[in-house]
Amino acid sequence: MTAPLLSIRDLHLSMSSYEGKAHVLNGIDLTVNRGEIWGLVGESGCGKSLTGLSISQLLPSPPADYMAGEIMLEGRDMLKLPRPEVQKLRGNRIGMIFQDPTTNLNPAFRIGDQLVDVALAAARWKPDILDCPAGAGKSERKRAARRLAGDMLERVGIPDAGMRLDSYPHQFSGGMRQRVLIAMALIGRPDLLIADEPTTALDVSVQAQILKLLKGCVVDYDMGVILITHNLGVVAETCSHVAVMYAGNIVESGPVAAVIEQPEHPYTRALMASIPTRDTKRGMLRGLAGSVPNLTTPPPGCRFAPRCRHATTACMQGVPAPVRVGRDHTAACIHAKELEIAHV
Ligand SMILES: Nc1ncnc2c1ncn2[C@@H]1O[C@H](COP(=O)(O)OP(=O)(O)OP(=O)(O)O)[C@@H](O)[C@H]1O
Repeated sequence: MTAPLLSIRDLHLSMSSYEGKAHVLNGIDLTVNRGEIWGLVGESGCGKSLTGLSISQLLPSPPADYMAGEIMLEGRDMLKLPRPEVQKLRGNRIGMIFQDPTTNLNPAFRIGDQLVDVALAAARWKPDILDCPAGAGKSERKRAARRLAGDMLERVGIPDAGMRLDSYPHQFSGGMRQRVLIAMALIGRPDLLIADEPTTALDVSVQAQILKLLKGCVVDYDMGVILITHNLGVVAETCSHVAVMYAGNIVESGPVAAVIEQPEHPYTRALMASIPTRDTKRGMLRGLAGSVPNLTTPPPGCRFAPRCRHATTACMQGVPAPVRVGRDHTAACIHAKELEIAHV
C-alpha cells in the first residue's frame, strides 16, 4: 500500500511568547491524499495557519517547539529530516498561497521576472518543468522559464498572458494578483498545495473564479490541497473533506457532505448555526457566545467545554479522543453519540 500524500499524527506544538508557552497545536491528526481538497475551518486563533506553516516547516524555532508527533510527506517525516532536505521538499513538493497578494509580490519587479525566478529555483529540484535540453545554457533556461511563466499565467486565466509578463503588480487587479500567486505556487508542480485564506480579500465573483480554478488544478495536477478558511460556505462549495479546528484541536473531520449535513460536534453545530441563510429572520442570527480560550492556560479537558451548552463535569476530565460517528467521519466529543440521537 502506498503512503498517503500527507499524514500528520498526534502533532503537538507550543509557541513561546512574553505570556509564557502557548500549547497551540494539541494532538493534530490529519491525512490528505492526492485528489482531495481539505478545508481547515474554525474561528480566529484556532491554529489553522500554524498547522499549514508546520507542514511546510516555515516556523522559526524558537518560538516554535514541536513537542511530539510527526508530519509525514509521502512517508518522510518533515520534523526529522535535515534542514537542506526539508528545503528541497518544500521547494519541489509543497506550494503555498497566502491571503494578501499585495504583500507577497514584490512591487518593484515585473510579474514575469518574479515568475521566472520561481521557475528557475523550482527547476533546480525538478529540471523537467523547463522545456529545454539537459545542459542548456543560462539564457536558454531563462527563455524556457519565461515560456513556462507565460503558460502558467494563461492557465490561471490572465488574458494576454504573454504581454502581461512585463506588467508590474500595481497594474493588476486584486483578483489578477491572486491568480499570479496561484501560478507561482503551481509553477514547480507541487504535490501538496496549502492555500491560507486565498480569497478573503477578493469580491465574491472573483472568489468563485479562483476557487473553481483551484478545483481544476487539483484534477489536472493530481495534487492534494489544504484550504484554510473561516468560511464554511467556501468549504461546502470547494472541498471534498473538512477538518474543524478549535483551540489547537481538530474537533470534527470527514467528508464535506457528511460534516455539513450532519455536524456532530457541538462546536461545528454552533459554527453552522452562526451562518446567515435566506430563512434567517432579522435579529435572529445566533452568534457563538464567548471566545477561544487563552492557549497559555487552556481549560482542562475539552477546550470547548466552557462554551458548550452540553458540557458536563466528565468533559473536564481529559481531552476527548475522536469517536467515529459515520463513514470516515469523526467527532472529538464524549457526548457525540448521545447528542447524535438527540439531534435526529
Ligand atoms: N509567533 C507566535 N508566537 C506566539 N503565539 C502565536 C504565534 N503565532 C500564532 N500564535 C498563537 O497561536 C494560536 C493559533 O494561531 P493561528 O494563526 O494558527 O490561528 P488561525 O486559526 O490561523 O487564526 P486566523 O484565522 O485569525 O488566521 C493563536 O492563539 C495565536 O495567538
